Amino acid sequence: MEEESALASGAQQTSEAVARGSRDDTSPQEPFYLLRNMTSKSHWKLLALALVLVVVMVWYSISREDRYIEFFYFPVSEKKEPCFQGEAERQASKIFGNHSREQPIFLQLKDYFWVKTPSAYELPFGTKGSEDLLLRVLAITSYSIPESIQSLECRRCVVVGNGHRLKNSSLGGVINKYDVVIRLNNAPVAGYEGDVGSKTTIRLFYPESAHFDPKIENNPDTLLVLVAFKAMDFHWIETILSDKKRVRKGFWKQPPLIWDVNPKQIRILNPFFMEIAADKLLSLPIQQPRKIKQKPTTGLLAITLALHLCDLVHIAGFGYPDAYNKKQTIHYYEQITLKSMAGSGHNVSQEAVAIKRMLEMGAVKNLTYF
Ligand SMILES: CC(=O)N[C@H]1[C@H]([C@H](O)[C@H](O)CO)O[C@](OP(=O)(O)OC[C@H]2O[C@@H](n3ccc(N)nc3=O)[C@H](O)[C@@H]2O)(C(=O)O)C[C@@H]1O
Ligand SMILES: CC(=O)N[C@@H]1[C@@H](O)[C@H](O[C@@H]2O[C@H](CO)[C@H](O)[C@H](O)[C@H]2O)[C@@H](CO)O[C@H]1O
Repeated sequence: MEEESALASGAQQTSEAVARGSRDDTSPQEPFYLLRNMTSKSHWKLLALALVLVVVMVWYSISREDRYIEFFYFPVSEKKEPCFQGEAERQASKIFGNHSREQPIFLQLKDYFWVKTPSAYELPFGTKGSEDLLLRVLAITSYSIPESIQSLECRRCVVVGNGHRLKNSSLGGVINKYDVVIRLNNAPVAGYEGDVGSKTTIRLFYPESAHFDPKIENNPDTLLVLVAFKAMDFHWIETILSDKKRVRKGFWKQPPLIWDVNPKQIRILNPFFMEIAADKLLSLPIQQPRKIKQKPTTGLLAITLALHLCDLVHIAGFGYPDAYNKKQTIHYYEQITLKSMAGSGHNVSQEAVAIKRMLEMGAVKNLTYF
């Protein structure tokens, strides 16, 4: 009896299985069940993976867009970074060679007064041929590194580029904590303090980029460092400081005619730094035919200078949009695009490679993204 009922129930199960099998083929008895189940599971896994990948890619590309950067901004720690004396010097020697630190940062009168220090190159890579004009400027300006920098045990410096990446960065507080804040050209601080800070220890400029009010955009003790590209640049600063007759010709943009600054705060950058930035960072030819005038940007020059003046070098606000990005504004303070730089003699993609290299080797650290 028991046997009979067992058989009957077995038969019933089999017939149910057959019936189920005819309705759908996912029966555990179906030979491809396991394989199919696995394939459909891995399908889902693959789909989920692809979805995650797409989300990450979209997130990444949006976060790189300057206009969305504020939504993706992760605040930088306001704690002071540990500073190791001689660290930048060690890094600089790897890039620029062992002896570049022996060069004076600013040009000195004594090197041009009795003896004309010979220079192999003309401006902007040397002083050859511009000595007389230079001498007159050195006679009324200064060359010393301020005691406030000189006396530091370890010099923490930040080079603030003029890039749009600073907009809505809230880096102002972080930037103000460095011992030396280096700014460039007419980059404003007034009205942008939250993003770029308000401290300016050094500002690099040339006549055409001197359109800023030194009293508003600088601190009372800011050093104004002239980067000379041509002999006329020396002439301009002399006329401004000694209130001589201004010259209007010879500039690619009219420089200011009145500039209220104390001559003792003016320094003349040693063109050696322009030479090594061009040669060691960009492999540019130093002696170029008249028509080809390639040169580093003032920002790259400032990083080179910082690696020779400081112990720790951080950068912020560096990086241009991609060449095809014709609408992206390049500055944090005005609406102009890459187009404005056509004819400037800069190769911004080559500079990006040089900056990446310095970031990778740890010579500099970036506070914004690159
Ligand atoms: C029209 C023109 O000649 N523009 C030049 C301007 C212009 O002369 C001044 O702003 C005038 O006040 O100056 C330059 O540069 P500019 O004054 O724009 O910027 C200073 C430095 O910041 C870095 N930067 C800027 C914008 C950006 N999106 N990414 C960056 O990395 C660069 O390192 C840059 O050097 C210059 O001097 O180098 C280079 C620019 O080519
Ligand atoms: C020969 C000459 O004056 N060339 C000018 C360039 O120096 C100048 O580039 C500008 O020259 C500056 C020095 O004066 C800086 O290097 C700046 O980064 C760079 O953009 C461009 C600007 O559009 O105009 C040419 O006529």
